[in-house]
Amino acid sequence: MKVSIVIFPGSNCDRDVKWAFELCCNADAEMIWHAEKSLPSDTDIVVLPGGFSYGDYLRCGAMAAKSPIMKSVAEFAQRGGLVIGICNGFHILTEAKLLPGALLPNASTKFICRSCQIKVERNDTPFTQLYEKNEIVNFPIAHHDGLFYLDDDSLTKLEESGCVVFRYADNPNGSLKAIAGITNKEGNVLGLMPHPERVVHPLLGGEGGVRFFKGLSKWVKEMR
Ligand SMILES: NC(=O)CC[C@H](N)C(=O)O
Repeated sequence: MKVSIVIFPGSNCDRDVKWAFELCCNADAEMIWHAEKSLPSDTDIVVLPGGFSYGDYLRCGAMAAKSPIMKSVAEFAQRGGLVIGICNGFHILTEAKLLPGALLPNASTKFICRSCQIKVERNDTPFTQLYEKNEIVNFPIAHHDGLFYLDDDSLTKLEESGCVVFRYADNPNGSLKAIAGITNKEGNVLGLMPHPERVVHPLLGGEGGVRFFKGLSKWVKEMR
């Protein structure tokens, strides 16, 4: 399985994601600089990792969304390729309009960095197939701008079309409907604020994220 991990100026979870994919599913994970114009042709999954792209200036992810590589990422997504945006990657996906909504400053206006209970609302996705439906997993969060926001009508449509995949058990940031992760309508683009790559080994304090990566590997194998 080939994973292309895009590095933007200010990304800081890129190596964690690479390590998680290598550890959990022996994937071939390649770093791609944001200024590149194309993705490796054998890419199975694109990851936009967490961090502080462009120092979070303007809005989190706003400048990264205009990077040269993002045109190829959008085309890859249009062809049905799997795209995952974690935390700052989720910001970038909303700014690039590959996912609906926006992520506003946390209700507390504080940066929150801690473990968090997350409910897996759907397990019929490429990202969650090894979890039980409604299972509670512990994924850490580490963000300042994590309040998921969408206007009322679009939020109703998002819920009705089953695009909410992860929900906070305790809603630490005031997200509407406690939404922690969503997909696009087609189900191949995922954005989530929690960090599964930070819980893939007991030394990291948990292994709740292992099935996220293993599930993706299984999905890709079965699709070939
Ligand atoms: N861990 C992250 O990706 C953080 C995202 C962003 N810099 C924020 O603070 O909200």
